[in-house]
Amino acid sequence: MGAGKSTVGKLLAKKLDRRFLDADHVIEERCGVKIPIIFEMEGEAGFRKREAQVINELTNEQDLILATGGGAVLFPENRRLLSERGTVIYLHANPTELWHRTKGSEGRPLLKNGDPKKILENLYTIRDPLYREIADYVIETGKPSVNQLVHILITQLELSA
Ligand SMILES: Nc1ncnc2c1ncn2[C@@H]1O[C@H](COP(=O)(O)OP(=O)(O)OP(=O)(O)O)[C@@H](O)[C@H]1O
Ligand SMILES: O=C(O)C1=C[C@@H](O)[C@@H](O)[C@H](O)C1
Ligand SMILES: [Mg+2]
Repeated sequence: MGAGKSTVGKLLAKKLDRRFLDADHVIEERCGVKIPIIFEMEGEAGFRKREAQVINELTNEQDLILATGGGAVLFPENRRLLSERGTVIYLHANPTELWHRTKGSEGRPLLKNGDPKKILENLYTIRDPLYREIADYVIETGKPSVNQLVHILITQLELSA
């Protein structure tokens, strides 16, 4: 959460002239409300069901750059679909960086119930191995700017094309 999937994904798609979708935004559009409201009304479980449906649909699309929500890797079926149907890029950041990047943001309900830094550390411990399990590329995002990351990604993707 907060590693830069939405920001870097959108810019990467622009540079590569590809279609870009953000799973969180697709869910919000379909529901007509923002993610915190979905969490309030349906809980995390309800949100995850919607997320799994969107991942299933969008991983069928060709030539799409998809930014997932931060927790999409939690479901084994999501991991299977992302891994089998796509090229998976894990934008890695350590919990302190994630904390800086998510500080003050309103749209992340999981950070509301306690100390955000501790929550991010716990999420990181659970999720880092799951991202690594399916990643075709692990990209370190601590130092590079968003624009530099786009350049790094294009170079990596070209090298392995
Ligand atoms: N490499 C970077 N260096 C500095 N700031 C960054 C970097 N990447 C992203 N950011 C900033 O961090 C914040 C979070 O980024 P973003 O919303 O793209 O994360 P995300 O991975 O999509 O999060 P989520 O999992 O919640 O959807 C944004 O303000 C963005 O500008
Ligand atoms: O890391 C997470 O579990 C989440 C990240 C966001 O992208 C949203 O999908 C939602 O706030 C949950
Ligand atoms: Mg995002």
